[in-house]
Formats: sequence, structure tokens, C-alpha cells
Amino acid sequence: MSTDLILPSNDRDAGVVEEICGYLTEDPPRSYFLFAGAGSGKTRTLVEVLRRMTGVVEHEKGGQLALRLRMYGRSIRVITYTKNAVAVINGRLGDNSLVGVSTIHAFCWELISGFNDDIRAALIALKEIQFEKIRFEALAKPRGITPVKQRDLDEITAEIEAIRSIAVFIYHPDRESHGPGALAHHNVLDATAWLLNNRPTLRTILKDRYPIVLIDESQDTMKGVLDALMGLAEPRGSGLTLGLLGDHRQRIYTDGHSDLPSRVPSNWATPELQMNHRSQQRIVTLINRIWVAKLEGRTQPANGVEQHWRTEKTGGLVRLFVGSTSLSSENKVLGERWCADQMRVESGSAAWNDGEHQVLALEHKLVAMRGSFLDVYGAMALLDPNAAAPSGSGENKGPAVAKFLLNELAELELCVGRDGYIDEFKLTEVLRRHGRLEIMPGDAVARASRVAEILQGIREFGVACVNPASTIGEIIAPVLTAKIFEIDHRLLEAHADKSAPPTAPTRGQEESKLDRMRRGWCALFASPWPQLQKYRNYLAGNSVLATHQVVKGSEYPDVMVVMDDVSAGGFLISYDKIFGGKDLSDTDKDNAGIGKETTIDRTLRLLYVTCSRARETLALVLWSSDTTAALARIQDSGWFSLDEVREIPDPPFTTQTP
Ligand SMILES: Nc1ncnc2c1ncn2[C@@H]1O[C@H](COP(=O)(O)OP(=O)(O)OP(=O)(O)O)[C@@H](O)[C@H]1O
Repeated sequence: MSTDLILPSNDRDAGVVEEICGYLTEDPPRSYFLFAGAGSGKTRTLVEVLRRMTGVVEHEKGGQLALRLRMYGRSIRVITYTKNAVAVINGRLGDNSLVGVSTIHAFCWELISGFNDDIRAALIALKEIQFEKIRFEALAKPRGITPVKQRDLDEITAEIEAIRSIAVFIYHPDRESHGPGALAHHNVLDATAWLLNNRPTLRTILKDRYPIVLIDESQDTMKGVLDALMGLAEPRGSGLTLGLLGDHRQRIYTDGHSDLPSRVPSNWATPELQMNHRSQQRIVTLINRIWVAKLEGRTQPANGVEQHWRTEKTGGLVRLFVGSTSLSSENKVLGERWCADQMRVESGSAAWNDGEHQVLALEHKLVAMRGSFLDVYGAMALLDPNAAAPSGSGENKGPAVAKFLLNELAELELCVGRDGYIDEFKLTEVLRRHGRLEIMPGDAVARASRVAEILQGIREFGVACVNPASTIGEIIAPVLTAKIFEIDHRLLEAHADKSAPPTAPTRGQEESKLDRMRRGWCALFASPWPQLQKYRNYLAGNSVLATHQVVKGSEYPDVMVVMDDVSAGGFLISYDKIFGGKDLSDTDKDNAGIGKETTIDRTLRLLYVTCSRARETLALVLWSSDTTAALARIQDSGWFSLDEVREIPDPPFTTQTP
């Protein structure tokens, strides 16, 4: 396969929409797997197909299909990975009663909710399978079922008994459910997969309601549900037609099949999108080369279409910066600023100057350090490790106990001018929105006194706000004292408690939730006030910082990918191994030997995803444990030309004036 192609046209994929419409309207219809690489315009293709299949855009066979769907009260179902993607597709599609778009969780719950006896049976069956697996594995070992294993087995038996006693199961796709009968997200997917495999009625209901199901990001779709649906779509003409859209090069979660293309039945159609409409030529050639790279430890096949850039996008700038990972975190951040400065000089793009380029780091802590909100992030992670960081699903609310700091306080802050002046009109609006005006005393004297109390609290808040040295604890004190909002009692109690925080546990030492949260509160109240706003922005996805994993589906003009294995501290990903600064471990070699997924496979895909987010310029910053070895390997790889690679100098870093 050649990597650098001369392009005849931007329209080489123009026939794919019609090709897919043909498969869906054949008699019997034919399932398909659409290979759609990064920036290939999957969503546009999907929406255009749906428009034709539902009679919005004139299409002879599509019009007939729409008529049949309408006659039998059926619709086409589209399953996407995030709620954001649901909104994008619905937005582009407009009002269309013949198409239902949802996440897989919402889809599964829609199918099974209310069938409480079936859900119960599924959950018990799944627990019994788990029980048998643990028992079987334990019996195969010389020590047999040890007391610890027996405890695990007893726990499962108790869980089965608890499930038996539940009459009604509850679930909400957009949030955690609590209380008796509450199902976790994975329970719903597992139960649906089990029921589709074991309950013919559910299969009939599904086919009858949704004869066509199209699944976006199928490479990351939970394999249990995907397998059940793929089984239902066989043989052709069974009543269910599937359309899978995906890019196995962009698989970053472990839920999906490790090599989906190889599992696609041979009688399915496999159309391909060959264009990359997003990125400049240099970025497209880089991702093409990355994907076909022959690397030691790679088990993942290099199958997939080579992409073509648009004829007018013949530019693009890529630089790889390599520095020593032994530098302190602070120096790494300064080093990355130096890299951004080099990008500014070489690309002439003002974004690199103004810090408007998108920084992608491997892990939330690294992002928090680069975004100067590490104290607040660390504190939030202690309050609720599962809710402190954006998840990529678009629903990031932060720890529920800190809701006041993330919502009401942010609104209050907007009522304060730069000089600490309070905009009373805005303030009244905020108080009204939170129902605080309704509970004002009716009596005129009491009311005046209450207003004075609130204003006093707000004024003190305003003064503290404009002082960047204020801590979060100091900022909220007057707001709490004046009881301006209704606040979670846990926050109130924590703020009133002036005791010192418990000491952090040592490695391997257990810590109670109470102690962990107390440490979180103390750290939060002691954190510098300006960090809170930065943290809120990050949580809401409005920051120029993100982790590698949450950028699925996004694109940015200028991207810096920070590759720092040591600070990230994980073991599943290692950029240094890909770039040659670190040797493969024995486990990597063993896994590669038996064809099991390796660190190299996972890291390569993540690198593919991050690089393919860039439209114009891309800076890769590698913090390596052996810069000399890495630089030599990089030279051999052929991914970059010599003048695209820079060694990051030792600190102090000097930048050039713009
Ligand atoms: N046919 C087209 N002509 C011109 N631009 C297009 C076309 N299709 C898509 N684009 C543009 O290319 C960019 C990438 O499209 P899109 O985000 O839909 O790709 P994608 O396939 O979802 O990519 P990824 O899987 O990498 O997230 C967008 O800016 C989009 O507007």
C-alpha cells in the first residue's frame, strides 16, 4: 500500500450513500459494515441515508420503504455512543417520526423495561453463570475452593436471593439509580443481551418495532448486545437488518470486539469511506503511516482503508518533540509551553501563541496540572472518584455533594463585577431561579432584615471574589452564613468542622469513605478560589484541555498531544514503548506471542485517535525515559522527516518573542 497518494477528487465517496440505500432496500435487505475512518464524515453519510430511507429526500425505493414503515407503525433505529451524538443526528435529521435515535443504554432499557419477571430471570441467570465460573476455576486449582473463594460464592448466592425478592426494577439511562431494584448501566446491557438470546418474544418485539438498526461507533459497542443483534440479523431476510458504522482503528474502550471487521459475516456488504475531510495532507499521511506501522509487540492487523485528503488540503504541520521524563512536572509544563512556542514560530498560527491550541493529556491529573486546577481536581476526586472527571458521555456533573460549588456559586459569581460590585438585577434573577425569593418573610420588617442579611453576605462574597488569594473556604463562608441558598447538609457540616484532615493512607493501606471525604473537603476548602472556575470549565468540556479518551468524535484546528507515561502512572498505555524509549516487558512479549492484545496495540489506537483530531497543525510531545534511544527509533520509523523532530532542551526554557 502506498501512503502518499495523488488525489483525483474529493468526491470518491459520493456513491456510498446510494450504495447503502441499495443494501437496505434490496429484497431481502442486506446488512452491512461501513468502514468509516477518522474524519470521513460518518454522520453526514448516516443522515443522508436516513433522509432517503424515510422519504425526506426523494428516492424511489426509499419512499416505498418509508411507506411500509409508516403502514406498520415501525421505525429505523439508530444507536449512538453518546447523548451528544444523539443530539447531533437529531439536529441534522430534523423532525422525523420514522427514525428513533438513542444511546445503547436507552435503547436496551426501552426494550426490556416493565418486563420485570424476565429481567429478574436474566439477572439470576447471569449471576449463576458467574457463580459457576468462579467455582469451576477454583476447583481447577490445587487448593480448590479456599475460604476466600467460598466467601465470594456465598456473596453471589446472597445476591441471587436479593434479586428474587425484587418486584420492580428501576433504571435511568442518564443517571445512577439508587434503592431497591435499581439497575446499574452494565446490568441493563447484560440483561438485554441475555434476553435477546433467550426470549423469542423479545426478539419478535424488536424485529417488529425496528426492522433496521444502525449502530454508530460499533467498534466500541458492548460486545454482548452487538453479538445478540448480529445473531438476530442472520440469516439474511430474518426480519432484522443491521448497519454497523465503525473504525476499528479508533477502538479505545474494552467493551467492544477486539477485531470487529473479522467477525462480520461474509454475506454482509462492506462499503468504505476513503476520504478524510477533516485534516490537512500531512496529518492524513501521518495517521496512514501510524496505522500500517510494523511494530514489535503489535498483534492488531493493519486492515482498513488508506485515507485520502481533500485536494485543497495539501498543507498541515506536524512536529514531534522529545524530552526527558525525569524533569519535574512543573518543568514538563514549561517544556510544553516551549514546544507551543516552537509551533507558533513554525506555523505562524496565533492559536499556539494565545494558548488556544487543544492540549490532550493521557490522564485527568495531568490535564489538571496543565490547566492549573490540580488542587480542586484532587479534592473532588477524594469526594467522589467516579464523578470528579469528565467521562466522555457528555454528562459530567461532578460530585453530587459539591453541587452548590459547581452550580449556584458559579451563578452567583456572575453577579460580581471586576471591582467586587454586585449587579443586583442579576442577583435577583439568580435568587428567583433557585426559589429563594418565594421563601422571603411576608412581614415587611422581617423581610427588610432578611434582605439586608442576604446583601451583607453577598457583599462579603464580592470582596473575597476579587481577591485571587482567597480560598474556596473563605469565599463560601459569607454565603453559607447568610443562608443564601439551600445547601447539602454534608457540605455545611464539613465547612463548620474546623478539625484537621486525617492523614492520607500509605500505599496499600485501606481508608474509610468518611476519612477520604473529610480529606477531600479540607483540600477543597483550602484550594485557591480561581481554580474552581477552571475545574468547572474542564468538567463541562469547555476547556482547551482534555484527556485522550474523551475526544472521540471531536476535532480541533491545532492539537498538542502530551505523551507522559510516567506521570500518568498507568500500565495499559505506553507511548514510550511505541517510540522506542522503553523496551517491551515480558508480559507484552508473552501476549504478543499468543496473539493477545498488547500495550502496543492499545497505545497505537489511542495515538491514531488523538492525531486524527487535528485539522491544521499537530504537536506530539513525548516525555521519554531514554531520549537517545527514542530519537534513534523515531528516525528509523519513517513516520516523521528529520526536520519534523525536535529535542526539548534542558530547562530553563527560553521562548522567542512573538
Ligand atoms: N462530504 C464532505 N465534504 C466536506 N466536508 C465534510 C464532508 N463530510 C464531512 N465533512 C467535514 O469533515 C469533518 C469530519 O467529519 P465527521 O466529524 O462527521 O467525521 P467522522 O467520520 O465522524 O470522524 P471521527 O470518526 O474521526 O470522529 C467535519 O468537519 C465535517 O464537517
